[in-house]
Amino acid sequence: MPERIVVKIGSSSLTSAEGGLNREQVRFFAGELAALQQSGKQILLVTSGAIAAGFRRIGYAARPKLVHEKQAAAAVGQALLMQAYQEAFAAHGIQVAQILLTRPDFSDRSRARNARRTIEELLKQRVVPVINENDTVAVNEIKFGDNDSLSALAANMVKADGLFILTDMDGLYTADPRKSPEAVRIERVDVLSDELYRIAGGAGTSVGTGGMRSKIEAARIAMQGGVPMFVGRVTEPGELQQAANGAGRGTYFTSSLHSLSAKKQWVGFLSVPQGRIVVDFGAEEALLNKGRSLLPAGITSAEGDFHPGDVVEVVNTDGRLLGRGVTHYAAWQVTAVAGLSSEEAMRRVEVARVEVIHRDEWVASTILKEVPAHE
Ligand SMILES: Nc1ncnc2c1ncn2[C@@H]1O[C@H](COP(=O)(O)OP(=O)(O)O)[C@@H](O)[C@H]1O
Ligand SMILES: N[C@@H](CCC(=O)OP(=O)(O)O)C(=O)O
Repeated sequence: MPERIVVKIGSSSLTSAEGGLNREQVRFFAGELAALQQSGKQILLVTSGAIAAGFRRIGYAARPKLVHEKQAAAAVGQALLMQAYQEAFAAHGIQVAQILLTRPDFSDRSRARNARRTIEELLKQRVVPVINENDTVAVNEIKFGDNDSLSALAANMVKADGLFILTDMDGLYTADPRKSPEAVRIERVDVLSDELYRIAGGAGTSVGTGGMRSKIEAARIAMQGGVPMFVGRVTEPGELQQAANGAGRGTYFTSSLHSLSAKKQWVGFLSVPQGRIVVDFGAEEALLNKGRSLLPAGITSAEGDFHPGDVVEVVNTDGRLLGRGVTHYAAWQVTAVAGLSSEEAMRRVEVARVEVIHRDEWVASTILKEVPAHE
């Protein structure tokens, strides 16, 4: 099997604050990716830059702030972006394909399977899939908001061997170097500590969106999927190859040894919870510290209208999120058995198994850890 690499290029590397694509940069990155492909690797590109490329063309003076204006700018800019990539890759004899995705394309299993099959076929034909968020339909909760998470989800979906996030900064520093010149680069990250979340700041320029914080969030997704990640800067010919060989200008995030199963990845990161189950302290202990399944006895109440097979959030009586899991009971069944012994519960409702959430289909909130809101 050839090595499979996902490369994400941020707006800050492709465009300027005044708007418009930097075609020289597009040509440079196409050259770097072509070299990787020629060395025998399979390449997927996740690119930002549609909004930044398009906003001037439709008469906005600066990058728009309103969602519908961003969407309009992206619709114009995406065509420009693809045209630029098509030309730039054609110079190396490489065909590109446009793939626009939103979060439901990962959370809905059949859509995800279709996307994966299309991508597999493209790679087989040595076409480079060029992925961006489908900005026209991505609003509010379905919006990725930044392409860093999108690239990590895509890398997990295709079981990539590495994710390379290219940006305007040569890695993660101990503080945002734009504000703290004394900051030093962190060469390697094995564990995503709270400290890392604290030091990673927002976007550095008016065209970038997520900053390092969204790159840490991407690292969390990639590491849990077992995909090692690099964040850094590539400006010289051959530098991407160097980064792929482990000697790039940036920060390497190793993949966790105990990566989550495909099922748990779906539960933890891709699914959309349909309701909540409130549990008592005993159940909290059982789920978080003893690796047990959730039984009816520990349940206090259910919220929402969920069905067997749906993913639900589990919270304690103070409302703290404990994790997510696949429920084997409908909401009304959970309500009917809350607080009962397993024997009594099985007498009251007809369910396939006594566990309300089985431990193999449970992901604790320590893994789900929310990233603080963007600045
Ligand atoms: N701890 C940090 N280390 C490095 N860069 C940081 C840090 N905190 C915030 N940043 C900012 O993150 C920016 C890169 O993210 P962003 O602007 O979103 O770029 P992109 O468009 O490539 O996604 C850098 O320009 C930098 O100013
Ligand atoms: N889909 C948007 C993505 C914007 C975005 O995430 O930008 P970045 O922080 O540069 O990766 C676009 O193409 O403009």
